[in-house]
Order: sequence, then structure tokens, then C-alpha cells
Amino acid sequence: TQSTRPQRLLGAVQKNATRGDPRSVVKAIDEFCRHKEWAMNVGDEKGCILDSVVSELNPATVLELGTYCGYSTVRIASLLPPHAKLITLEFNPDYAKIACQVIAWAGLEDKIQLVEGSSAEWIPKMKEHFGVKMLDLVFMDHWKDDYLPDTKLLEDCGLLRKGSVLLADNVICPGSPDYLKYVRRSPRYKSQYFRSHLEYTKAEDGLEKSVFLG
Ligand SMILES: O=c1[nH]cnc2c(O)cc(-c3ccc(F)cc3)cc12
Ligand SMILES: [Mg+2]
Repeated sequence: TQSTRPQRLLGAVQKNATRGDPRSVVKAIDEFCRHKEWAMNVGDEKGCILDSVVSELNPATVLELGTYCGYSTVRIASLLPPHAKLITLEFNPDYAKIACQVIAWAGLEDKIQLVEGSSAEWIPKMKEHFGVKMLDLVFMDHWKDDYLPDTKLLEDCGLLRKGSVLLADNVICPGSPDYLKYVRRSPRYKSQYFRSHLEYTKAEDGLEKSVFLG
């Protein structure tokens, strides 16, 4: 039977990356996606912007919406301090199965909790189910139409504190205009656009960093 693209991406990791070495996992995926098959990882150019936001923030609790194959999950977790936790939500069970193995190959199972399900279902359960008090960073990379409703849900569930950072991928391509309008107009956010390119292409895309002001 035919393999899927995520399965082929996992194969590239297992073939070319060193077990327990997150940076080699990131590199193997970028090489595969640049030279073999495009895939919707945040990629290396936007990934460097992601790295700088994470390193500057030094977050204790991170929520990632949209795991896909675990590329940004591994990239973020490799930069977290010792007791920090990253919870990543993935709706697609096939993606979750691959991401779990990519995370294991990187040796980051202890820092990452991968949950299969929808953000709408799990955001309201963050406190009771994961013992999360507040989120220091939310990396939004799931589906453009869910960015705005999920942001409002995060606010309503009291998961954001003064200084919490929302970092959204793909605000230009595929684009999330309603989300951009909301965070840029709202007096409750200080928003900043980091211009870049759609992963592995020359098309414009970027990350929007929005600090919650409380
Ligand atoms: O659906 C997406 N979720 C999260 N990230 C994405 C991402 O980085 C890129 C794209 C994407 C962009 C252009 C295209 F022609 C086809 C797909 C989709 C997602
Ligand atoms: Mg993306």
C-alpha cells in the first residue's frame, strides 16, 4: 500500500537524524522538504524567528495548536528550560501517530505532551486536565479559520496573563485576516508582524507575535 507524506517524512528522520539530537531531526526534515517533498512545517526561515521568540521568552508552559509531524514541537522543546512543558494538540490521528515517533526520535518525550483532539474541546480542559495555570506562549499553527475563535476561547478560559505571547504562523499564506484584524486592533494586545516566506518557497508569509496586555 502507498505510504503517506508524513510517513515518508518520518522515514527521512529515522534515516538521516541522530536519535536524541533534536537539531539533527529539524535539519533532516528541512532537507527532506526542501529537496524531496514539500510539507507544511513552519520551516527553517520562520523557524529561526520562532527560535528567537522562544529563547527571549524562556517560557515555562507552552501550548502548540497544530502538531502536524512535530517539526515545530521539537524545535520549540529543544529550547525550553529543564522543567518547562509543551502541550501540543493535533486533530488528525495520522499526523499525531507520526509526530509521536518524531518526538521520540528527538528524545523529547519528557518535555512534550501530545494530545489528539480538537482545540475547541481541549482548551477548556487545560487547567483541570493538565494542571496548567497560565500559558506563557501559544504557537498557533493549526487551521487559519480557528485562530480567532481559539484566541477568544483562550481569553475566556483565563489561560492568558499579562505578558502571555501568541505567535501565529501563516498569517499571510494561507492567511488569517480576521485574526490579524482582531489582534492588531484590540487594546488588549501589542502585535508585531515578522515578515518571512512560506516554508521552502519564495512566497510571502510571516508570523504575528501578539503580547496579551491583561
Ligand atoms: O493548514 C495549515 N496548517 C498549518 N500550517 C500551514 C502551513 O504552514 C502552510 C499551509 C499551506 C500553505 C500554502 C499552500 F499552498 C498549502 C498549504 C497550510 C497550513
Ligand atoms: Mg504553518
